[in-house]
Amino acid sequence: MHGSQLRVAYQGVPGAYSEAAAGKAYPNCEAIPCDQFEVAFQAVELWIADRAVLPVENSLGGSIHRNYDLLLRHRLHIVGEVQLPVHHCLLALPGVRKEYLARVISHPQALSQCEHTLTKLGLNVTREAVDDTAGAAEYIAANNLRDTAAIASARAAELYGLQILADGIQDDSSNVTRFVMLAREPIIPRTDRPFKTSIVFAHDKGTSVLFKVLSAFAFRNISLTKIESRPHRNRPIRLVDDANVGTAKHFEYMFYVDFEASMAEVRAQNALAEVQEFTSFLRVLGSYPMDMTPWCPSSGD
Ligand SMILES: O=C(O)C(=O)C[C@]1(C(=O)O)C=C[C@@H](O)C=C1
Repeated sequence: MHGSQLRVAYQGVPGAYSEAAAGKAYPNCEAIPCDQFEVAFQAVELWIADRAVLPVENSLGGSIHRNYDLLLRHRLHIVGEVQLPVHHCLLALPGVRKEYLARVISHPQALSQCEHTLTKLGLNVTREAVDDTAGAAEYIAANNLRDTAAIASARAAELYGLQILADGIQDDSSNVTRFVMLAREPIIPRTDRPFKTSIVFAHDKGTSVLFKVLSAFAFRNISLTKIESRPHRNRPIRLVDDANVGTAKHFEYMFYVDFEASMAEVRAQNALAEVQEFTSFLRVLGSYPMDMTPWCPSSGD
């Protein structure tokens, strides 16, 4: 997993949690900041970067839906995952006090992860979403905004010359964001360490066969760690006509499932062969080593 000389694209500016995740995934890599998630995907596709490291879910805020949609629209492969403890601080220009604040800005995920704590701190001020946490800190410093605070990391405070007004303001002290590492080529799955596999599928009969699909894993004792549904962009609605009661409009979904097995295992291969029978579309997004690093909440600062 050593990253020296690897160019790793992430969304945000220096001091963003995604930059820290890139460093955790590939120590000593060259981290390449990108404006948007899609730009990070393109950076790898165009060989400007060798890997992208992107957040997919947070223990408090939930899924980062945009990245689920982009995984499907692009052809990159998931080659690993890292879980980063996320420790948020409230940052403002030196000398600014909490009482002066009229607004708090940050990434929408960070705002949702600190929602209750902000209220408890008496900060019932406007909350505004921006592209990334460190970008919020940079914006305050660049525009000398004395009525605005950012939610970002302690490293962002250091980089952009802000003071920490409150430390550890996430609503749960064990706040963790899970990132995936993406590459142009898949890795060869192994069985000598714990692996996870991520798939996405759709089926013609709406949600009615979902139970059958999931039982392909249950019968083989394969644990699912995550299931997510997203709108089926090519066919979002299915009309079901019933002469007696009228026309129902069912929403169609893409289902994303993560399961704890390697594609090198026969039980995983058999499960997917069975899933294929029930699905109209199936893609393996990647089979990759699970992040098994011991729990260490403060290292995300
Ligand atoms: O804005 C940042 O610093 C990011 O790296 C993005 C992001 C996210 O998209 O979830 C990453 C980790 C935290 O959960 C908050 C924000």
